Amino acid sequence: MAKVVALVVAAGRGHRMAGAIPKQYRDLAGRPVLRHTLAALAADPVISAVRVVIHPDDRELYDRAAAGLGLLEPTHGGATRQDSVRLGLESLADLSPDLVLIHDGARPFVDPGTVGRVVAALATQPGAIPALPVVDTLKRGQDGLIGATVDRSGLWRAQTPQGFRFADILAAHRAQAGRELTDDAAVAEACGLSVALVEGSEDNVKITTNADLERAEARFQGIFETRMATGFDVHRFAPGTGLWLGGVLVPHDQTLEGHSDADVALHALTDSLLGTIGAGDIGHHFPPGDPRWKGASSDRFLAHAASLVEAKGGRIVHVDVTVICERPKVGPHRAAIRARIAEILGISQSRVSVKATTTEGLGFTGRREGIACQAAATVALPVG
Ligand SMILES: Nc1ccn([C@@H]2O[C@H](COP(=O)(O)OP(=O)(O)OP(=O)(O)O)[C@@H](O)[C@H]2O)c(=O)n1
Ligand SMILES: C[C@](O)(CO)[C@H](O)COP(=O)(O)O
Repeated sequence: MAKVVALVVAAGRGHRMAGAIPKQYRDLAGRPVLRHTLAALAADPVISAVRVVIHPDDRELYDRAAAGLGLLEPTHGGATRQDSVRLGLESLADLSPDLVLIHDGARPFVDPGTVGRVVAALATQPGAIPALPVVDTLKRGQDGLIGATVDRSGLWRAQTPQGFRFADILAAHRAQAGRELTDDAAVAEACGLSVALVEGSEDNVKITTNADLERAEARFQGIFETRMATGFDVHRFAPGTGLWLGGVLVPHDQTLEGHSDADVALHALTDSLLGTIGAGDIGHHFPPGDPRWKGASSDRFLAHAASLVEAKGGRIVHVDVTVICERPKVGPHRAAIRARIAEILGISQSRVSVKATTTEGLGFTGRREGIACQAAATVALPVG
């Protein structure tokens, strides 16, 4: 399968939308615009890695927007979009992707269908872009009057992600450096590469003005529904000197054995989040037989489930974890576990609850054979 990397340009200053911070970091439904973009791409199964091109002044804003998504280290952009793309492509040369999808950080509604159509077209063409046909009648203005009516037949509105065979577009950007071309298809065209037009999406708008941001915000208003789901997991004790619980290494005279690092709390929580979007369970996404997950930190499973919720435009409202065991005592670690879960999910600690109970000596937890955990997650998801 082709190795597909997404390159997201987010180094612009957003001059057409004056504000205290650049538009890609402005708030959209409780999160930075860029967070929506990155969460959608990071969750897309076709894409193996995401690199973002940022302005050197924006590092802190970026770190907050990208937290927990497992992206490549960002790189610095240049004075124009074209410069930023070229610098981003240069930074990917060591990774040698087969295909690169170049996307505007300011297009937060990118969807898997559009990504899939672009990638599919690259099987037969060196370049492909999503676009929509122009439907309005076009006028050329002259001194406030109509100078001419422009024939709209064959005219398209270009969107991103724009996909290319990596070596071709890197060479094209090097050759066209210093010109002022507004998209990567124009860079490719200037080098004689053919670029396919595939169907874009009316929702895949670029946030350019304050009005665009208001319209984007309106899409989120009043169209949410609340979903709640539970998760449950058990792991047995084995000889050892400590165990992972809620992303925290807890000293104990035994360990837990099982899938990955056997973090029973993060596994139950991951399943509860997956349940809110009907996305199966942890074993479906990370099969226990796959050697990649042997001993793996469960942080990544939880982060993945959260990114799937985000990719659907969802927000985690609250999570609640109940650890069931006689020992170890959870109380001394409760604050650290709560903080770690909040960090992995990118939500405030006030939205995370961690509780513990014994079973009064009854059953397998009472006999100290293992730990059970149940979790509940509540998310707000766009309707439809
Ligand atoms: N020097 C630049 C200019 C633009 N971009 C990125 O390219 C995308 C599309 O550009 P545009 O919408 O024009 O963004 P800005 O340049 O920030 O906006 P403006 O033209 O209003 O200043 C944005 O995600 C933007 O951050 C970039 O990475 N580097
Ligand atoms: C790449 C782009 O999003 C395609 O529509 C566009 O060209 C970005 O630049 P603009 O200056 O905001 O038009």
